[in-house]
Amino acid sequence: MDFRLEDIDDAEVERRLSIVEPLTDAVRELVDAVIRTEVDDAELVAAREQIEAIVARLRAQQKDKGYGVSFTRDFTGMPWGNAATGARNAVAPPLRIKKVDGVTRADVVLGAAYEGPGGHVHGGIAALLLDQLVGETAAADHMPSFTGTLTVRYLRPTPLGPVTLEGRVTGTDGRKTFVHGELSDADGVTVEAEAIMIQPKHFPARDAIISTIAKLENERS
Ligand SMILES: CCCCC/C=C\C/C=C\C/C=C\C/C=C\CCCC(=O)SCCNC(=O)CCNC(=O)[C@H](O)C(C)(C)COP(=O)(O)OP(=O)(O)OC[C@H]1O[C@@H](n2cnc3c(N)ncnc32)[C@H](O)[C@@H]1OP(=O)(O)O
Repeated sequence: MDFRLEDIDDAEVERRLSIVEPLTDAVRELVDAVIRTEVDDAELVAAREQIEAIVARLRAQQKDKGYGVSFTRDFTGMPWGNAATGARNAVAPPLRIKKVDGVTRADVVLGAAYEGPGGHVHGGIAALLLDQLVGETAAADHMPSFTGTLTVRYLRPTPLGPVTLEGRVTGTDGRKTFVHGELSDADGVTVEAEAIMIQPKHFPARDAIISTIAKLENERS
């Protein structure tokens, strides 16, 4: 896993987001429209041709692999390909997690693209969102924790629509952080998760992160 710093400020991050987020939103709309459209077959074929033309346009310049995660000089992360939160990833609902007093929280609307049992959220999507939530709950001091074990208990089906996620740290033991996460609809908790998050023993980027933070703090003092 690489650790990359881009020498840009938060204003430049906002500028880039102002371009890509509406594009990603439009693709999300496209996904939802394809699922729910009732136009005739000729219209579906015509739409496909237009979409293929757009794909060819975007393929004119591409990264080799995934988007990766880079950081600004202020340590703002840019995980824009992330499957749960990525600003460039139309697969992501997207989840926008806020941390207040150690508790992480997110509100998100899960539409037709996240369906499992008819009219309800796919269990894998619930697990994806909870995995991201527990990851961000455990994250501290710019050091990543990986999900070692995620235990998910589905209490009742979650209807498609608005949901809330909430996570909190319940304990630590050396490199391990224990996290409890919940996904709720308006009537209460539908899915709960217990996670064992682990700061990996072998993390080649660790020294690079520590020395970069020290250097930045030095420059500012
Ligand atoms: C790249 C640059 C990044 C810079 C990041 C900077 C800032 C980041 C800030 C914020 C990040 C925000 C959000 C996070 C984003 C996304 C969240 C998504 C979360 C995920 O989606 S992440 C992907 C899925 N995840 C994996 O892909 C893990 C694959 N796996 C491994 O990478 C290793 O397997 C690892 C690291 C898990 C352990 O490796 P290790 O070598 O460090 O472990 P070791 O053997 O030393 O064990 C130490 C103690 O943990 C116990 N232990 C070991 N394994 C365990 C397990 N699986 N479950 C429960 N306990 C376990 C042992 O029993 C021992 O316990 P004890 O000490 O009590 O004996």
